[in-house]
Amino acid sequence: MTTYVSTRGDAPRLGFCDVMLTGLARDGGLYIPEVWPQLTPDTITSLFGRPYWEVAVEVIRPFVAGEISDAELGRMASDAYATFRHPAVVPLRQTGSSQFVLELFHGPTLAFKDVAMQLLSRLMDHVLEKRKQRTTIVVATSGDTGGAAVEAFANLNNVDLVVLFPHGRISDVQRMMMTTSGAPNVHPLAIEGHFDDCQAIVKGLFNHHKFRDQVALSGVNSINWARIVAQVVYYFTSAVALGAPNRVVDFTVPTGNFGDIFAGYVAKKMGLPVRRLKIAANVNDILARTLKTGIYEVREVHATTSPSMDIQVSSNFERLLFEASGRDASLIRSLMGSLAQSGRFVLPDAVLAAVREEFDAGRADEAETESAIRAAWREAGDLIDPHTAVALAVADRDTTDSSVPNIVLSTAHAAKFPDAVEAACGIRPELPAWLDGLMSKTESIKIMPRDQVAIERHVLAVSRAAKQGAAG
Ligand SMILES: Cc1ncc(COP(=O)(O)O)c(C=O)c1O
Ligand SMILES: N[C@@H](CCOP(=O)(O)O)C(=O)O
Repeated sequence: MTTYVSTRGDAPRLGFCDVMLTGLARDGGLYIPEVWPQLTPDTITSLFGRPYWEVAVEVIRPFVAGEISDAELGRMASDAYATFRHPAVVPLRQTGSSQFVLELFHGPTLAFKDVAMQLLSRLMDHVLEKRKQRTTIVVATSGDTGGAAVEAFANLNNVDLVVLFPHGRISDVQRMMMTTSGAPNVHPLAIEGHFDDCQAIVKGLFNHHKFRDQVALSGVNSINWARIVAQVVYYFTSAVALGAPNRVVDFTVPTGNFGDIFAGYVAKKMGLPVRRLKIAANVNDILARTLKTGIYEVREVHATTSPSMDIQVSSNFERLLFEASGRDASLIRSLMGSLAQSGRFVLPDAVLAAVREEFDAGRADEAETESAIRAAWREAGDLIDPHTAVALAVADRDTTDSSVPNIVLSTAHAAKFPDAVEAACGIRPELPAWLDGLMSKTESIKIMPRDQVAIERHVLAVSRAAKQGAAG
């Protein structure tokens, strides 16, 4: 059995299904596999040309380690990716002599989060149903995770979903996707704060053990290992399409909470020949600063046109530090203690060197982001979203070596951010036809302070009402 350990070294070892339902480890850390599963070059070669869901089964199977049968995993993956509007699920387009764009936004909520969330909801529902359990999910979002979670978990019998998003700091389309489902088990809360406040509250809820047990708390942020693992799949499909395992590739990833790019690191650990993983940040550039100086220091969050990356405390960086430190849980406890106390920590030299061995980092400011949107439209007739634009701006700056293909992850559809796209290139992207009517639906929304106690009370009330409803 593949077992999972916490980055803070003081939580029970768990198997896949328990890790998926547990969310944050009980010691405040993040779960990670004890050993990295390997895919042989022959297995990687065999992924070429296969349907996306089949590749998903091959990549995810070793992490599940028999806890869910291949047949069940295959059925869930096939159903999950049937919700995507592109036959390739995540098509790869060539945009330059050695540049490729991986379109991850053809799912129901037009962002890469659908890739993992559509599968995760099926996996969680399957396990909850088998165990005859119900759970309360509290998710923090800077705009996209929340919408994907609402779409994936709405109306499921065994789940209540509470979504915390930063009030007034997301796009209208993102908000409407979270507030108009009408599903009785979905509870969107607009928090008077920014994403980091929402994420801190979610982690605070997990760290309040009595509360987490009372409501059977689960998480579907990238805290949840199953989210990361489902995101590993497209690193394989895209690299294999370009010749892996016989050809090495780079990836440039628009980065906020570090989940997506960490999935690329996992793919590399599993045997995919990845040369560099390039972090692309907006002006909330804590990771770019950390790679440059070795000092991880939280600063004020700036609102940008790429709001989903308006993040300072980059949750999954903890997983990377665990790896880069040779899995030194006591070092991680000390760094995270320092972060909680003073908003900063200094990376030991060896850890910084290990991070730099795999990752590069760059940032694009608002003018560069706008200019990348304009250039994509004028030069190629492509409407790109601001998050993708951040990644392209960073990728285009690095022209040192064009011998290795660079795959730039395109994480959202332009129509999720129509104001920013129109301001940059004069064209207002239209929502796809299947979302006609979204913007005129009735919203249900509650505004709340960034107060963990108040949120706990609210979640408890949600959970009690749901239990009573289920019993009656
Ligand atoms: C559109 C978009 N791009 C990029 C990111 C950054 O991804 P990650 O938080 O996994 O680094 C996000 C948020 O997660 C997003 O919603
Ligand atoms: N950008 C995300 C932030 C949460 O990230 P997650 O990967 O941890 O869920 C969002 O759009 O909500």
